[in-house]
Amino acid sequence: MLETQDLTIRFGGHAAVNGVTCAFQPGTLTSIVGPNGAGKTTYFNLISGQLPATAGKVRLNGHDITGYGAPHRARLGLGRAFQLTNLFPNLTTLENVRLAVQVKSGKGLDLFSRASTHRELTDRAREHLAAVSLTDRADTVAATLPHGDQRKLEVAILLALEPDIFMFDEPTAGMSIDEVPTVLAIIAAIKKRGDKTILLVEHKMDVVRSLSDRIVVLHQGKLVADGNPNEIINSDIVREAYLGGAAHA
Ligand SMILES: Nc1ncnc2c1ncn2[C@@H]1O[C@H](COP(=O)(O)OP(=O)(O)OP(=O)(O)O)[C@@H](O)[C@H]1O
Repeated sequence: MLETQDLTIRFGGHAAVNGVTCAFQPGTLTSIVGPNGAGKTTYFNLISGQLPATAGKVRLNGHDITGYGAPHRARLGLGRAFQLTNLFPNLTTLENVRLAVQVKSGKGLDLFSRASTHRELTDRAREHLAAVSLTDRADTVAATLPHGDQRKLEVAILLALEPDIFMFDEPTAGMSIDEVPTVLAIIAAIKKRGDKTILLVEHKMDVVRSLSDRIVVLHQGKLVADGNPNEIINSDIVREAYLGGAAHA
């Protein structure tokens, strides 16, 4: 189980995340919503280790991981989809996913590894590409992919890493309307497995409504509501004060 306790970060005098205590159970999808600047991405950064907490704790399966850097947390099973600019933009789509498969398999980059092992890794990478409908783009250099395809590649890489906790920060942002269902279907499929913890930051309330078991609302860095989707989306205080018109989408 992933937990944050009184998690806080201050930039100068401003608390972007302010005393957030929350636990996320395996087998559940929790959406984190709130207006622009509420602290959602910063909360993600504190959980994944991109930012150091000013105060409070992050715990994973009872262990305090607050002092751990992002790579250490990733090795413990925290998985976050990263923008491709942080990965290997000059490699092809397939090569990027194959590297992730290789990292997960622990086989490293051994030049003398057997050809059959190499083939296995490539086959697995191709399966992940097929899952996100990117088979046709396997040989395209990642940096030259259209934006929507880059987002799908990020998801394929995350799938290849097989984390226990999946963190998606606006996974459909910038996608054309016909691309969105592919990514939503993948998230739904991960959820269906029943053993993964999924955290989703998403502005599209129809997406949030359809996928979430639970919604947490942040406002000015604080957790202001936490409950099942119907309760939260229909609550007046959340609709009017925190989600505005977006709640009607
Ligand atoms: N590195 C930083 N330095 C200073 N202030 C920061 C930094 N990162 C975030 N902030 C501030 O923290 C607050 C929360 O930002 P954050 O990006 O987490 O909000 P958000 O809820 O993800 O917003 P959006 O929905 O627009 O993505 C904002 O006021 C932002 O300006």
